[in-house]
Amino acid sequence: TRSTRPQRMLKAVQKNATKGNPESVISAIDYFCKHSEWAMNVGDEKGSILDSVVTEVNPSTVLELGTYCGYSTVRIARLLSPGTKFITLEFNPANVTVARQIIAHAGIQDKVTVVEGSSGDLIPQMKERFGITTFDFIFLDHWKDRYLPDIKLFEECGLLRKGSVLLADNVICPGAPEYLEYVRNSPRYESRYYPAHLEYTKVEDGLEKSVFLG
Ligand SMILES: O=C(NCCCCc1cc2ccncc2s1)c1cc(-c2ccc(F)cc2)cc(O)c1O
Ligand SMILES: [Mg+2]
Repeated sequence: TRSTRPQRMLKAVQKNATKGNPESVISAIDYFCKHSEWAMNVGDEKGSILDSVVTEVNPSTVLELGTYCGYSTVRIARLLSPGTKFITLEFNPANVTVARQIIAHAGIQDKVTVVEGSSGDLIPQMKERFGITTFDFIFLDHWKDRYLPDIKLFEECGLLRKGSVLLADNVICPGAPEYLEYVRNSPRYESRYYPAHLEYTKVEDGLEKSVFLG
């Protein structure tokens, strides 16, 4: 039967990227998406903004919602200090399988735990299953209508501390209007918008960085 786009992306990584070299995996995926098939990775333009925020925060605990094929997982993991606890959630089991292989090709499999499941179910389990008390950095890149309910879930579960940084992809395209309204109007967050474009296109998009004030 016909392969899937994530499977074709994995093949391109295995063919064109150097094993153990995260930068070459990132470049191989960007090349595939620019020259072969568009895919919903955060991409190189927004990826550079992600890099700068991760570097600035230098987190000890990280959560990514929406692994997809592991592109942003590799971008984040390659910047983390040894001993950082990094968890990424993906609901689609086929994507989990591809992501684990792309992460392994990059050689950063020991830096991250890929967990299959949905955020609504897994966020309340972070403490008991992974021994995490609070997250220093959270990257939201999953269902856009889950951004708002999940940030409220983080608050309810006590998973944010004064200074926790949340970075949300796609706040313009496909868009997360209710989430934007919440973080920009809540006195509990200091929010800033980073304008960019939808990955591999000229369509307007951007990232929203929100710092929890406690
Ligand atoms: O849907 C997007 N991303 C989420 C996929 C949903 C995967 C999930 C992971 C997970 C983990 C835990 N709990 C629940 C979930 S649900 C997405 C879509 C576009 C796009 C933009 C323009 C288009 F024309 C067509 C697509 C661009 C992007 O950068 C995206 O991130
Ligand atoms: Mg995205």
